[in-house]
Amino acid sequence: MRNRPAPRRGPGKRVAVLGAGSWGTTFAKILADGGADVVVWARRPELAREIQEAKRNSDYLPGVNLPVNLRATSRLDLALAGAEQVYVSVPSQSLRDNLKLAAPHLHADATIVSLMKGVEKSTGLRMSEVIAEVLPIDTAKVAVVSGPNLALEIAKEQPTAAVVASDSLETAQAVASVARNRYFRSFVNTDVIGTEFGGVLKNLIAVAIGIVDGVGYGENTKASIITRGLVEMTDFAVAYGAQRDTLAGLAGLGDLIATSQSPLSRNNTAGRLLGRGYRLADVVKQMQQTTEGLASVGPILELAKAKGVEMPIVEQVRQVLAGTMDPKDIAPHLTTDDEPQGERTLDDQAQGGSAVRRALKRAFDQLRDGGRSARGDRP
Ligand SMILES: NC(=O)C1=CN([C@@H]2O[C@H](COP(=O)(O)OP(=O)(O)OC[C@H]3O[C@@H](n4cnc5c(N)ncnc54)[C@H](O)[C@@H]3O)[C@@H](O)[C@H]2O)C=CC1
Ligand SMILES: O=C(CO)COP(=O)(O)O
Repeated sequence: MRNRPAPRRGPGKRVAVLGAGSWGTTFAKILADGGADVVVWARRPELAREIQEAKRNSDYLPGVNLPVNLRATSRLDLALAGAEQVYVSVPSQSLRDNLKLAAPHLHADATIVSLMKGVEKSTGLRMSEVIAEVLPIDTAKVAVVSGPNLALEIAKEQPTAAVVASDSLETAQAVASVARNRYFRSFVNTDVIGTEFGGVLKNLIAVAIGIVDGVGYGENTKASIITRGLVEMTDFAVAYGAQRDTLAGLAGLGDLIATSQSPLSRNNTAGRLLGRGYRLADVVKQMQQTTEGLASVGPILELAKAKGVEMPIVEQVRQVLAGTMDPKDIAPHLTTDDEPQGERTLDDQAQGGSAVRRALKRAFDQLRDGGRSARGDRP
């Protein structure tokens, strides 16, 4: 489908992006290219200066020219002054502290949008839950964005889609209409839990894929882990109240495919290094960017245990990270069940019809619709 120019919508909405790493800067570009009046907050003054003056972020997005209308500052108060929407893209483990710093400067009616894909290690909370815990905010004013969104590809303006979820459809639509331009399309839904957990869980499966890649296994092993991994992701997310369809959409399967296959993925890269025999401490030293999956494994397995959800692939990732499993042994559960088991697929799990069939029908409907409306990632 050909891209359309962004619709004209008058003077741009004033928005802020907190965090000027690869995703924060890329998202700021998405918003600015869509016509919003964007100020990005960088913790380091030299990075803020580079974005503001040279329109570059050479550490995180080498070779990318940023829009001339994108502004940057290292002053949180200036970034947040008058911002109606605040997009947050800091490492998940730093969200709570950063929110406390931001709170006094937030506009009373501001919508807070999480772009992050981790859980808080000490509490197991999703990012939208941390936001609701720290700020005096109605959850109807909180949204999350997720999907197959490798930052550098989008910064190079390769056509991409994402999902914006909020308890309030109106809020999701308001965010989606700003986070949209000629190369980036946002769909909406109201399944915050599924959308958020999709992003967190695919990181763990991407680490597993990286490990088997590093060991030297081929496509069959990787496809087996992607497919079984999606079942684990779905079982987990549904146990916590997600809609099954969400995991078959952009925020689940879509992101899993992108992250599992791309050398741009930090989670996949970390896994590959582990598979080649590096120890976790060395991998962490080598990873210069945020690798959320490494911190999420523990809390996700705790949460899985609390609901009685089995996650054999994620459990094996934990063991490889802990150094108690040889990476080349990571896939035995694919072959060593004593009793043959039926393969439960997403189709089998879906109630009242096929999730995949419904997802395909939606995709065709949207193609027919020509992208006129920002409709849901699921009905
Ligand atoms: N890079 C990507 O392709 C995508 C990343 N995400 C998510 O976005 C979130 C941010 O990731 P990236 O931008 O990729 O990470 P990054 O490592 O590229 O950048 C993180 C930024 O946060 C800053 N930072 C580090 N500690 C901080 C603290 N305590 N307080 C404030 N800032 C701090 C760093 O200096 C850096 O500018 C993660 O949750 C990630 O899962 C989501 C979609 C795509
Ligand atoms: O979330 C991402 C793509 O959707 C980025 O993945 P990584 O954090 O593994 O780089």
